[in-house]
Amino acid sequence: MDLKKFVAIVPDWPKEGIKFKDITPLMADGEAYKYATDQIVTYARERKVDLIVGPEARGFIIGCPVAYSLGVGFAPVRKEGKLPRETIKVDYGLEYGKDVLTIHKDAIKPGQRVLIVDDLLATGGTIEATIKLVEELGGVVAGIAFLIELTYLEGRSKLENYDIKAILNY
Ligand SMILES: O=P(O)(O)OC[C@H]1O[C@H](OP(=O)(O)OP(=O)(O)O)[C@H](O)[C@@H]1O
Ligand SMILES: Nc1ncnc2[nH]cnc12
Repeated sequence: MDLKKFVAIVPDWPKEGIKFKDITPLMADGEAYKYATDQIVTYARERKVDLIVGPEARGFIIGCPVAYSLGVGFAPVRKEGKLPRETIKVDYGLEYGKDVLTIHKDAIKPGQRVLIVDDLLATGGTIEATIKLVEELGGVVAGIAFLIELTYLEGRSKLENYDIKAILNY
């Protein structure tokens, strides 16, 4: 299936110069959404993962159906002030801004094999921050999966020591 048909490219959003990849048409098509999810599920099985971790908000959209399909848990990484119990946090920058990401302190058991899932790899700032949170809690990053990789931003160069799967390249 040609999944690129279901990704809308929006110029100059949210800032001038950004070519925003909008995945909502893909989410709206049941067959395309399932096809994309199933490819990440296959990768997750190969990597023998115990837990899915995904950053807010689009990491939930891609990661939660993967967790459901595998029958493993999902731990949310959220922007500061959203998680109600004790958290650890990290500052980070992304293609069009900067922010703080947090995770509950008890979200990961030491030694758990974690698959980090997000919709898109751009500069890699979000995923680098997510890796820091997972590893600080003693999780083992068994793999990282994206629906989309923007290869022209070279985010992958920040992730040299990790196993990466991307379904679509731009
Ligand atoms: O590789 P990077 O340069 O870090 O950019 C990628 C991140 O940017 C987007 O999230 P955003 O923070 O816009 O949040 P959202 O999912 O809530 O829209 C996207 O969903 C990735 O998480
Ligand atoms: N170009 C882009 N399109 C969609 N989401 C993004 N997150 C960071 N850069 C992005």
